[in-house]
Amino acid sequence: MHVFTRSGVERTSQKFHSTDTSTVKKNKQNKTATPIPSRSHNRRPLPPIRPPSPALPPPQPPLPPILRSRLASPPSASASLPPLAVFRLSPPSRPPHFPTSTAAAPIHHPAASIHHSCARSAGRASTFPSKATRLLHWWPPPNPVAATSGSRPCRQEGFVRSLMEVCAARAPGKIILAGEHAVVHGSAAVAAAIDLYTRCSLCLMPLADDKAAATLELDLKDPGLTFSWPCGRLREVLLTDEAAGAREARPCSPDRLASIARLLEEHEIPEAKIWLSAGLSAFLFLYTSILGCRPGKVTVSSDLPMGSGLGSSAAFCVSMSGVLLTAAGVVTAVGGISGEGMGWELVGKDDLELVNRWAFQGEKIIHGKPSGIDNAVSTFGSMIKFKKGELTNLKSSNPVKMLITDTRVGRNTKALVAGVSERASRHSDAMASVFNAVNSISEEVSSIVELAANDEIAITSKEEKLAELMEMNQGLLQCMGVSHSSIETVLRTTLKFNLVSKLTGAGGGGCVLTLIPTMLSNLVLEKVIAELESHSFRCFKVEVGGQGLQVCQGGCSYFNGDVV
Ligand SMILES: Nc1ncnc2c1ncn2[C@@H]1O[C@H](COP(=O)(O)OP(=O)(O)O)[C@@H](O)[C@H]1O
Ligand SMILES: C[C@@](O)(CCOP(=O)(O)O)CC(=O)O
Repeated sequence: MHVFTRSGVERTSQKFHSTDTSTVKKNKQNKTATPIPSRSHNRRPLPPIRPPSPALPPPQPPLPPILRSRLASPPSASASLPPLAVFRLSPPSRPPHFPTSTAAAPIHHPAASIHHSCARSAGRASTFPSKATRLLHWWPPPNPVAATSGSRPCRQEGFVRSLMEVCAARAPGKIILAGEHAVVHGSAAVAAAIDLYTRCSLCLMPLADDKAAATLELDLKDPGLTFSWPCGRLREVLLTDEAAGAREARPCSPDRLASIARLLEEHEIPEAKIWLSAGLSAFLFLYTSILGCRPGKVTVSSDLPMGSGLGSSAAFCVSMSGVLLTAAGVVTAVGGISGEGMGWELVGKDDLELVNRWAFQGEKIIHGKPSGIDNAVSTFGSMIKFKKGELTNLKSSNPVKMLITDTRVGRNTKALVAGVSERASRHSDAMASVFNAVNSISEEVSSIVELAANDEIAITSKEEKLAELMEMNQGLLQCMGVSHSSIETVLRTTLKFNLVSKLTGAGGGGCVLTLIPTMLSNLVLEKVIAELESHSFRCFKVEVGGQGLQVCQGGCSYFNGDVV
């Protein structure tokens, strides 16, 4: 067992500003729920589940291509062996996947611009020159320090080569086995990284002679939107030019958040995509805090469904912090990942701690009051126990198979977390007991996953204990008011096959985990998946417990589209 030190987790909550409209919108789903059948015959049915209180369900974006390939039953596939989530504590062997670029139609605004694109359609002509053209165009580098720094980015803090510079980072999503929500209130939780990633690439532009023409551009491949801000406008509104030092992660002050909100208001984000504004605020905060208002282009693409409980916001903040800190020269790669051969490199522990602290500041903008577990597991990878900011690395001795079902019901983590806190303030004693019970469950789960089971009987007994704990945790999540009729449908469906499920992440829709016993036949599993999919849910596989943040410093020639 390996223990990391406290990872940049502050427990102060932060007031969110007006650009996140999640609080002004009502959950129109009005889903009603029915009690789930009991596993044991003489157990009383559970009480009906209320739909989660103030969650804003963002429209579900199209399924990322990598997930399409992980679907248990791809649309055209015949009944083949259904893939599962498998806890495997080795780095995933699958090469990174990069979605294709998109076509864009700009909408102009005097100060800022936004381009809408049809995500995942083919073939946008890149606005960036090829590597060869860039070298011709910008060589020799105008800065003498850059000229002597070789082909690698300069490693001096606070200094970024003025040559057009490219680097990239990727960070994984996560599942939570036990303890979501309660972890925000100080209980332990157990989570593991999954091999679905968010990738950020950064192309730093030369500091143009014509400062008026310099822009900061953000290309979000998943929603299919490109945003751009003139650097002059950023300086004017944020009253800053230089980054104030990337080595210390600072919180976003209410004044700065209000300034960022003004910058976003100039964009007229489409109503249907307004849920993006929290991520945009986090981006502007992280970029301008770490690199100042210098011109650049950031491209983000992700395998993760957004707002489904798989930690897309944390993966966004971790990969963003990773790429910005790498460009700032304060985070350095320490070596390649065996077997991958794609240029992704690992990052040392101290650098990871710094990335984690910055990412946590970004998460606070998106979530309001995150526990820090999502950014921690996305940064450090593996399977972890997390309690009050302290992270313990868990070594899973046997593979544990989980089926992930995405209910495709969109929801908003910030609203759900706030709803649980409100319930906790209304019923403080009762909720303290709930959180305490979840803490015991997480502690027990973390011990059980580390137990070595050497024969079928021991494996079955271990899995039964895990299943029982998951079932108890789900019951307590229902007490917190974060289940949903779609989640209850998954529970009912899997229970028919004597399988146990629990929601993962914030709940209110999103994803559900189902424990698949080692001895379960593939035939039964196929039936479970078929029945889940008959409700229009998506079932897919992931590998669990892999690497956290990885970076690529310069020469990211494989990075699709804009950065070659
Ligand atoms: N790839 C991405 N591109 C743009 N924004 C993203 C991306 N991934 C996450 N986000 C931001 O994070 C939000 C989702 O966070 P959240 O509601 O916590 O769900 P999740 O469970 O997926 O973390 C989105 O609304 C968006 O603001
Ligand atoms: C509900 C919570 O425990 C996990 C949220 O996960 P997600 O954003 O739904 O992936 C919140 C937190 O720990 O910050």
